[in-house]
Amino acid sequence: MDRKIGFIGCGNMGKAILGGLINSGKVAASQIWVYTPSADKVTALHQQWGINAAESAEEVAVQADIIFAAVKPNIILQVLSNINSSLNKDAVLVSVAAGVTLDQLATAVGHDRKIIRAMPNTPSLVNMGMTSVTSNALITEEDLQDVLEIFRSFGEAEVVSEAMIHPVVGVSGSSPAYVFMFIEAMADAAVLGGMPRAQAYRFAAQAVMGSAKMVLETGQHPGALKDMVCSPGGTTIEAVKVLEEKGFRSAVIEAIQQCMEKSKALSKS
Ligand SMILES: NC(=O)C1=CN([C@@H]2O[C@H](COP(=O)(O)OP(=O)(O)OC[C@H]3O[C@@H](n4cnc5c(N)ncnc54)[C@H](OP(=O)(O)O)[C@@H]3O)[C@@H](O)[C@H]2O)C=CC1
Ligand SMILES: O=C(O)[C@@H]1CCC=N1
Repeated sequence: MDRKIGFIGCGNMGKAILGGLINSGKVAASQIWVYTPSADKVTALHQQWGINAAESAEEVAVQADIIFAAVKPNIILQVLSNINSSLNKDAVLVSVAAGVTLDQLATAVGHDRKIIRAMPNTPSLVNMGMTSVTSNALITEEDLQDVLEIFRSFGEAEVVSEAMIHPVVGVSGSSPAYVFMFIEAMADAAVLGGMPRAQAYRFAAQAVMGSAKMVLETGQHPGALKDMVCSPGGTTIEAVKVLEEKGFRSAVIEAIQQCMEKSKALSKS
């Protein structure tokens, strides 16, 4: 891709996208500009990846054709209104901020701007990201394909309507946190059973990854895949019984419902 890429804010999520993008080889580091307020962090990113260290958000706006705004939701509108006058006419602005709507973004940066609202997740860092993409009316097919290509260079990406972003946050943007908790808990149990901790993480994580791959690749219902593991009178069904007794599935559903409510509440504030 020959478009120049910018990052304003490059913390957990920005780094995941930046690392995924550079590792994919789709964009050379010399084509990327990054700004965060801590100069030492930009320098560290420059040393690690060879990207251009920008001295201000305005510099990123001037240089880049596609700009990722990866700052916290509570400051994004201010950050964008500050760079408004520095942006190129055709610049594509990609916000990853949870709960900040296309309309709010346009109010900050101008209703004549090309804007994409995306919801990625941190597994982007290891080329296994899942991202939703929602465009405003000014985004062309070429812009959309370029942004999809960027997100697909380190995982999967799908176009969704803006209303669908709340479930996306619940099931994908935030969900690595719950999956890590699940892996940690499984490993704790293995440690309880006598397994060394590092080995327990390897077994737990590989089991989660393999199970996810089975869902994606076999096309079978997760319940049917679960049934394949449960031998009659065997070990697995004992575990399944306890998980049902403890409300495992309803705990997950309620947690994600709460997450979606927060996403909706953020959009209103
Ligand atoms: N973490 C996740 O899994 C996901 C996060 N998101 C969204 O990504 C966004 C960023 O989250 P996350 O990466 O976790 O947050 P972090 O706190 O890790 O990163 C925030 C970044 O913003 C920078 N920053 C702070 N103030 C400014 C400013 N005034 N101008 C420019 N940059 C600034 C910080 O720089 P410095 O360190 O120098 O202060 C840092 O690089 C949020 O809007 C969140 O909703 C979306 C999907 C998943
Ligand atoms: O917790 C958050 O608000 C962000 C959005 C999705 C993942 N992390």
